[in-house]
Amino acid sequence: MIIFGSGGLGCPKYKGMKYISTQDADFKTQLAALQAFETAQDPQVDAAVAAICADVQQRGDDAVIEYTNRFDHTQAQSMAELTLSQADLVAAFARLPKNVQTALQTAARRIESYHQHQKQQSWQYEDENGTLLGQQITALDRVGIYVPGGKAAYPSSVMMNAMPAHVAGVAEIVMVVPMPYGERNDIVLAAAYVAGVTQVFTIGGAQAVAALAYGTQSIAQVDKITGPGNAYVAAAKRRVFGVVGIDMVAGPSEILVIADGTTPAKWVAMDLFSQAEHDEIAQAILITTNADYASEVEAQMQALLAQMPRKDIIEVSLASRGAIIQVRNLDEACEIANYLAPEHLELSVANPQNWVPKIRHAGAIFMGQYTSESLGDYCAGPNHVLPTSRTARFASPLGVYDFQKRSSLIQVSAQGARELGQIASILAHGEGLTAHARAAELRME
Ligand SMILES: NC(=O)c1ccc[n+]([C@@H]2O[C@H](COP(=O)([O-])OP(=O)(O)OC[C@H]3O[C@@H](n4cnc5c(N)ncnc54)[C@H](O)[C@@H]3O)[C@@H](O)[C@H]2O)c1
Ligand SMILES: N[C@H](CO)Cc1c[nH]c[nH+]1
Ligand SMILES: [Zn+2]
Repeated sequence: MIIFGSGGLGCPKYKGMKYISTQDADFKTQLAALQAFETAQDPQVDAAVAAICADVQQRGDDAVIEYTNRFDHTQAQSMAELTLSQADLVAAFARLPKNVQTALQTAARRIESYHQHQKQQSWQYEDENGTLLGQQITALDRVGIYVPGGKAAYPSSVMMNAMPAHVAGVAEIVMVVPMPYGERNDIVLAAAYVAGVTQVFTIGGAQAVAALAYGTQSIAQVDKITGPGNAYVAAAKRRVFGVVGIDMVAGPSEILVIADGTTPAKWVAMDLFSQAEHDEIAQAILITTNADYASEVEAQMQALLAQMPRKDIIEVSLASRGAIIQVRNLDEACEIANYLAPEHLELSVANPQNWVPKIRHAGAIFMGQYTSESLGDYCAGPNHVLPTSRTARFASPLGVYDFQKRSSLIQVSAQGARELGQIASILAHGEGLTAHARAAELRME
């Protein structure tokens, strides 16, 4: 329900949609408050997840089946009912209309060719004493990809997780995806076929993450788990890290649009909706230099909301976590973007290339008025699994490098053994580690 109020921009506003300005005395406090959300590292979620993980570790399949029936409203009696074959994936693809098949294949091709650029290569060099040094790149053997499925189905997330693994050369890609009420989603399964997924289990939440991490009677343990999910999935990934690798702990979707008023307001309004519609706790923020434009965007949001099938989710998201930030100039906008380190940043401005060098922290940067974030979600090519909740300060998009490892290579020559031996011997004696020193000295004789 939209409630009109008198906002800082002098236009009708959704109740609760925050309007803040860099000229407000408490601007920094208000900005920091935008980051808080209730389910982030919620101790109750953590406790529930701890119990589920321990139970799956102990009882394996039986626990997975019980939690799946409880949380996904299924009536499975065995893991076989929650396991799909390659034939199921092929059949799902075959059932799709031709235009959907082509869209999946075209998106997969674009995602694959983008990710080919990320492949790390092994390298070696010889130093001045003839010692060979280098780094060998290998792919992970077996990975688990989590595809969310609670509130919506995400074929695009199947491809964004599986394609980089495939490009890296991972031999086994195991997908888990909850299918509430046992309803199989053909596009999700077809995407798994197109992206070369090896095995699919229709399970989700903490029980799926635990099953991949610890292994069960039916699911072999994986080496790493990637992919986004809700608070239960995030807490489970945090918990199993160390037993297996993880890509990141993803929070709810976010979009930050910096607009100078040159992009049609309706386009920006829909871009804000596009992330708000993911989740009630998703976050959409508009930063603008232009107060009249902000009013236009809000007017568009009010006009468009009623037509949106997910309007209830959008409305809660905008009211609870959305904001419009008025800035004095685009430099100020970039500073705020760097502080917020958003998952998605749209530079919806006249000359985006001029502003990109000022952005240090963002998962993905969408430049110019034609680049809606949603194109990046599906088919532009870059990955849509991105750091959220300000983690773009230190983290990067999911990529081929997440599915590759590095091993150092060292082959010391006889001359190298003499030269390096001396240094190592001195340092090893300094540490009181005599065997280390002797191992080096023996090769100097
Ligand atoms: N970052 C990305 O690339 C990306 C892509 C797609 C979706 N997302 C985000 O992923 C999230 C998906 O969440 P979702 O809920 O739709 O699907 P999900 O698959 O992450 O979660 C569904 C599972 O949560 C578990 N669960 C639900 N309630 C529970 C409870 N009370 N106790 C224990 N377990 C419970 C169930 O096991 C269920 O199978 C959204 O926040 C969405 O914005 C992110
Ligand atoms: N925007 C999401 C990541 O935050 C990814 C996605 C999948 N489908 C649509 N969107
Ligand atoms: Zn999206």
